[in-house]
Amino acid sequence: MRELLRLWRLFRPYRAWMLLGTLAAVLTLLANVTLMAAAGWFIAAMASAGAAGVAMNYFAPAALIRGSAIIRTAGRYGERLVNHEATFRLIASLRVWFYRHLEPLAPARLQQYHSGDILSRIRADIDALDNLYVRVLVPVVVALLSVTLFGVFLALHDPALALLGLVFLLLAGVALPWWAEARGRAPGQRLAEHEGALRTAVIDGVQGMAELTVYGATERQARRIEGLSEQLIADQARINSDQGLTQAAIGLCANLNLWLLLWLAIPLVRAEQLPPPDLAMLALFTLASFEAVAPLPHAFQLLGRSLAAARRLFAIVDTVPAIREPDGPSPRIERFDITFAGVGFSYPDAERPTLQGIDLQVPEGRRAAVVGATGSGKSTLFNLLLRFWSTDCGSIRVGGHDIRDIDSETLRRHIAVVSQHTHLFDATIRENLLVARPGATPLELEQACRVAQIHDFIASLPEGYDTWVGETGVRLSGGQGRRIAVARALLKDAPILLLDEPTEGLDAATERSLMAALDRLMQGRTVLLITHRPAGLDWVDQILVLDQGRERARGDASVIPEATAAALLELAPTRHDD
Ligand SMILES: Nc1ncnc2c1ncn2[C@@H]1O[C@H](COP(=O)(O)OP(=O)(O)OP(=O)(O)O)[C@@H](O)[C@H]1O
Repeated sequence: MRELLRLWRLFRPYRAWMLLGTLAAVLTLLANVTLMAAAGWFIAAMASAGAAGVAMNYFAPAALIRGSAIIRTAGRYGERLVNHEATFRLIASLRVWFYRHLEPLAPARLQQYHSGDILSRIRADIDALDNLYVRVLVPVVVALLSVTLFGVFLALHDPALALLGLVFLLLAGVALPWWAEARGRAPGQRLAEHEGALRTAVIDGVQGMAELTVYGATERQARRIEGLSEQLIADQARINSDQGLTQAAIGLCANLNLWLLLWLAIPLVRAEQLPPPDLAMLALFTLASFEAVAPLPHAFQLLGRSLAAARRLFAIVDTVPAIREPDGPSPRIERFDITFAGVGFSYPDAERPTLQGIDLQVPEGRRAAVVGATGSGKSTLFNLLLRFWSTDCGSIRVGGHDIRDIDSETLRRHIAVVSQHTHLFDATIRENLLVARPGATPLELEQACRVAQIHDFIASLPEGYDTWVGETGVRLSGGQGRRIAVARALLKDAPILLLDEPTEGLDAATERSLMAALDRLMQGRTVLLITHRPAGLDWVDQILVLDQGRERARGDASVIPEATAAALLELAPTRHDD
């Protein structure tokens, strides 16, 4: 119920559309029932007038029939138009709403979710919420309004007939949906879970196809996907068979109601308490009125699924971000020196602190390197500086301001990153570059790419800057991707530059030429370089050596020359015993 209220609040901007769509649906249904009832009455009245050889006015009923037919057609068209418009607007705004809540959670709070799971929530769960409007709320409101009107109409003819109609409508509109919902709840929940698991398995399988092929594991992955598909199909089949059963049961209710109505009404006709044409009218009216409750079993089934989807979405939306944005306005950053003072941090569930008592000062425009063995906490320092995570103790200052007082968007505007894992979007080279500066001119892109030493390569491609790079940039080599990252950083032109093992995995020649490009990029910026290789250490002013999250040694490039740093790195895995 809480979820329903929260959703209702989210639907607020679309309530006028919803009201209009619901009114159109009620009008269509009433026009259809009127059409059936009037047609029944008209045919019977014409037949009895013909048999009795008397004249009758057929203009009024014919006009009513034609009018109802027109309203029914126009109403159905209008209802679809309005409800689809409302649905698309609703889905679009729900996706934006969800994405807005997702963004501050990245990356810290999202690491517990698989990307397939998040995708599933953005797509299937939000679609399930749109079901809530078109297939749950509208049919329920339409049924409530029309069943009340039908009851009043029948009562005007005969209270017993009204009672009979209401009993069967309630049976078909409440008892059957309730039964269908209770039966469909467990398979419905499993269906949503299996859909998420299947999507995750398929994404994993496609992304890891090369590894699966190399290790001969494709068959196993295919069997896993097949198993999940079979479970999905089994639950879907059960839900579908229940839907078939309930629709058949509604048909049975309508026909039983019709038989009992005839059983009650024929004596009334015989006793001349009910005109004969009214009997035909009531019979067809009764059959048609069940159209109001026919969508309800499905609506009740979808209600459970929509609420489960809402719960899953709210679980993410309600997650508290790992960092808290400052309450007041951000201070202006006018200097770009960086200070880490007594920084300590642990990832959730980490067995030991990831960083402990880290001190580091990088004056504006100077360069520092953080070196250390794998897992010693180097990238974590960047994650903290970028405010992806928040320090547990100590502080990080930029330009003298504690970064906790700077809102993260402002802070990140001043920082450019080149890392070993540059994400390239499934778009053109140009679009991938424009991520860093959306307003950049073609000349600015070219200049950045020249400095990054990638322009000649791009120019040699048939489509140049409009070449599609493929998903995650598969159509570029590691070195080319890294150069695009350098070009992006140049375009961003931020005063602080973070380099996270930018030459990792490249051959010596590519490493040398990339380092030359990086040297141009580093000019005049405050630079923090992470590496566990000697390359680039001679370009920095100071080196901090980390060992299992603690400072192992420090000094400037002259105090810790390349050879010493390399030797320290070999020592790095040893434990601190203090
Ligand atoms: N997002 C995370 N959640 C939990 N633990 C993490 C996370 N990122 C890193 N760790 C752990 O924190 C420790 C430090 O990781 P970090 O990535 O900072 O090391 P690193 O020195 O940069 O290593 P590498 O040179 O391999 O990149 C490691 O033990 C790692 O397993």
